[in-house]
Amino acid sequence: MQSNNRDGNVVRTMVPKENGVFLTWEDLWVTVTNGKEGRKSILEGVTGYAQPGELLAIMGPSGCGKSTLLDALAGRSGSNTRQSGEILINGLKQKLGFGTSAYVTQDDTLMTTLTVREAMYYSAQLQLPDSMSKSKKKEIADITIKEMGLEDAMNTRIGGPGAKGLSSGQKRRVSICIEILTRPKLLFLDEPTSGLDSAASYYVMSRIASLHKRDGIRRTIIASIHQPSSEVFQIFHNLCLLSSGRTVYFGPASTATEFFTTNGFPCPTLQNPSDHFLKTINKDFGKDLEQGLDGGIPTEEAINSLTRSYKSSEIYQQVRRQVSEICKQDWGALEKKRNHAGFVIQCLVLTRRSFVNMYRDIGYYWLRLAIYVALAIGLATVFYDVGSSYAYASIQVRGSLIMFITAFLTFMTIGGFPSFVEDMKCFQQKIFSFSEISGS
Ligand SMILES: Nc1ncnc2c1ncn2[C@@H]1O[C@H](COP(=O)(O)OP(=O)(O)OP(=O)(O)O)[C@@H](O)[C@H]1O
Repeated sequence: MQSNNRDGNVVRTMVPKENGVFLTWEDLWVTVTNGKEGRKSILEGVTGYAQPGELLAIMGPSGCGKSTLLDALAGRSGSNTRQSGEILINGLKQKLGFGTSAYVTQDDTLMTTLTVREAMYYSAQLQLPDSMSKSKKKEIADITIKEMGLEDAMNTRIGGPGAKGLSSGQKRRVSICIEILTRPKLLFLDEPTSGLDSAASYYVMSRIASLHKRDGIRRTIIASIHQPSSEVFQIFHNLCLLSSGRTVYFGPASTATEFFTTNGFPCPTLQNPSDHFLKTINKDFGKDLEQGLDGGIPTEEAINSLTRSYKSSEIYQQVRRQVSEICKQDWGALEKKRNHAGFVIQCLVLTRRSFVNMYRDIGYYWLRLAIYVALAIGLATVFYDVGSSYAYASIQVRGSLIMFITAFLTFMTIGGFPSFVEDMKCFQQKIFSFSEISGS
């Protein structure tokens, strides 16, 4: 199997059959319904691959289709999207079982009342098999927390609106920790460094890229990323540069600068290459950029020229060869579905987690309890001494009391909806982790 070393040279590496997931996509189109205008293309025939032991970065201006590409590859596309093209896992249309892949979404869906340690322990109990001892699960959770540099924040509550807790960068890291608990072989990360400062971004990305040193798994990592520092950029093996859903460049990250230089867009000395790439292909900011940067050619023209050059380049041919070579190989059967906690354990853990959440949420639990107590006192005062006879008036008053309590309790349940909506977000995020992704 061929891969690119840090100097961009093609080298042959032997990948053990049972260790690794190759993902290839060929001529992938994604369209969405766009109101009266019909359908709008978000991805226009992109081709590429991701292989074990390598980190593929998907970069491009905001709205260019990075998340859409990640979603399509991970089998998470929305119901209003349609896709065509071929996505294969190890050269086949097949399913990846639970625990083999993980997806870290752009938005952190975490329970705000839990501490980092608790969030990790609950996730470990849900995601790791029942056959594993509790202490082992805790050990894995602790190691993962340390790997992401969250040791000092272990006992800090995650926090949310109105309850300050972790910083947004720390929350990102907790989300990553939760997803890598099962040691997946295929890892999708949607903007893992958003909200992180440049040093934290570097540490997080380098830790993600070097996870295999700790667990020996040659992991396939695909990350969409906005604006990496030059140090973070060095960590990438391959780069997929998109603009308006078209591929501007796909190939070794180390030769992207050369590609831009050859096509008339040299990276200025001392400038971060990723800044240069994004500046060259960003056409979001109207007329100023339409005139081109520094009086150069208009951005639209620059993008068209780069996409044309890429399609006719040797790099593109190399990518196509690599994709067909991966598809031709016999990679053997993929690992079967890994075990996670059984139904009963899941119910118990989720119930406990929900109780902790309610107990710590003043609005959800304590405030409602206070209202119920106040109401009980109020009702007791109003309906005091309704009489103990079987008189019509006495029965009627009891009926009114029962009606009032039933109606009031029914309306009070509406107070639980905000919490239910939060739980639904966690549920939708988790449903992917517990489902299988398939090359389609
Ligand atoms: N399900 C959808 N329905 C309608 N439009 C969509 C849908 N999904 C994506 N889009 C549109 O497709 C374009 C690309 O979206 P996408 O989220 O992939 O961009 P992105 O590169 O990840 O952006 P950012 O970096 O800002 O997150 C955007 O214009 C977005 O509005």
